[in-house]
Amino acid sequence: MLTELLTGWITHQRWFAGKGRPIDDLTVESDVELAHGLRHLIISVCQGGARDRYQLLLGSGAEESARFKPAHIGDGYYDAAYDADLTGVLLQAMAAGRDLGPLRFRHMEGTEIDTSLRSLVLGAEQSNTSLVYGDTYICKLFRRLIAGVNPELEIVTALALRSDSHVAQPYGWIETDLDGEPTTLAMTQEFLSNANDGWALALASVRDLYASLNPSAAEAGGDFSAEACRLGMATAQVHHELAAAFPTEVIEAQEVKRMIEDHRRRLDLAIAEVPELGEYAHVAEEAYQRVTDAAREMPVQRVHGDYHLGQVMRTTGDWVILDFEGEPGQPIAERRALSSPLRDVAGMLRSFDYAALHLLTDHPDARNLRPRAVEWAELNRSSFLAGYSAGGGHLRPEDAVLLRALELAKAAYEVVYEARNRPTWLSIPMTAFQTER
Ligand SMILES: Nc1ncnc2c1ncn2[C@@H]1O[C@H](COP(=O)(O)OP(=O)(O)O)[C@@H](O)[C@H]1O
Ligand SMILES: O=P(O)(O)O[C@H]1O[C@H](CO)[C@@H](O[C@H]2O[C@H](CO)[C@@H](O)[C@H](O)[C@H]2O)[C@H](O)[C@H]1O
Repeated sequence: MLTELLTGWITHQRWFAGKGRPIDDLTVESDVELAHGLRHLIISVCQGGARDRYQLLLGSGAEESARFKPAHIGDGYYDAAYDADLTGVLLQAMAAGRDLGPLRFRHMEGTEIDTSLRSLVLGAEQSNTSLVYGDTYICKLFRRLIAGVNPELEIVTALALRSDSHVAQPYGWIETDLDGEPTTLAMTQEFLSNANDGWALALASVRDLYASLNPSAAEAGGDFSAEACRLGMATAQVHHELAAAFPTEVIEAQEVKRMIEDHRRRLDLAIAEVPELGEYAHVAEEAYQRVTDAAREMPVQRVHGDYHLGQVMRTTGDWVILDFEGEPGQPIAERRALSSPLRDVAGMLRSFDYAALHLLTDHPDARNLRPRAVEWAELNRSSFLAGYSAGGGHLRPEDAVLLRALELAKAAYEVVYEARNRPTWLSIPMTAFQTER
């Protein structure tokens, strides 16, 4: 039976958020035929009283299923995101503005979509699945569905309308109604075919640095600081545009204290899930307390919400920022809530630590390389901050306390993320609690 096959299959998918917990029930909530041999499913998964929804393009046919082995679900069914003979239907339906059952396919006013292009699934490790059409479009299928308009669509559309050069041009989207709310299922954007992602560039720089430590190396490599500075400037400019496109507020000190209480609650939840974090709870607690003690008014606005080096791409012109959907899995209202832009700054600072440390997790010479890795992180963190200020970002000396607290809050989130998805990386965010700053 299809639901049984899906129950076995889904637990192995990178984007499945309920790993490690048994599935009590899986039902198909919506089943729409998009083309011959291609169905769009919304499945509902119950685990311990909580229900999550996911979407799937379901292909069928014994021959095709055999052809798409990695996407094999069983019994002639397969994940048709991998079948370029079928995925053209998505572009065609968006271009035509079609309604197929409860699914609405739409394109941005004034844009033309080339429907002749064939797709490939992007190989990156992701929370979602992205189809790249030719070298022109990328269509991101949001896997775990949360009722509401995805902030990614909302923000990219608003910034593109303001001609912000730091976002990729949006082309179209797919939506349906979930719990009575229009809900984004997918979004198609310009594919930046000549760009490199920030994570890859940063890692290349760290690798160069390690190579240059070898006495036979010809030159000292590893300088990423000019790029980190430019990224800081681009970040400040995007924050400026977000503040112009969406409402902003200044919250009272009392509200700042409530925000810190919320971080305390999240820290407790993180410790419940990853008990070894408990040993360092006092480090976060002290940082949180310092914010509470010095609480003052704080400007808030729409932000990126899950900002890191994997979310930025360097084109020949400048940095472009991707994936404004916030932390995957949080309710939409929370992801749309106004926050301090320093949350994004803190996210990127964490990412420099990640880039510096990740190659050391299984490096035979880790002990000797660690001090240089730390230097690399410090240099790029300060260059990013300098660029952020130079680009007009608001960063005052007294913000250091808030920034430190937000970094540790992000690190607590990462501890849970790594424990669930990449346990061998767990030591990276744990290091944040062991580093004096
Ligand atoms: N518009 C784009 N052009 C080129 N590559 C992209 C684009 N959008 C995403 N990517 C690539 O896909 C990766 C993951 O994209 P992202 O939007 O962050 O998805 P997820 O939410 O699943 O992490 C990025 O790191 C980048 O390499
Ligand atoms: O899938 P998303 O990109 O929306 O974000 C999730 O996955 C990220 C990892 O892919 C995770 O980011 C963490 O690892 C990155 C390196 O892979 C590092 O650059 C980030 O600083 C670190 O937070 C992100 O937290 C998670 O939400």
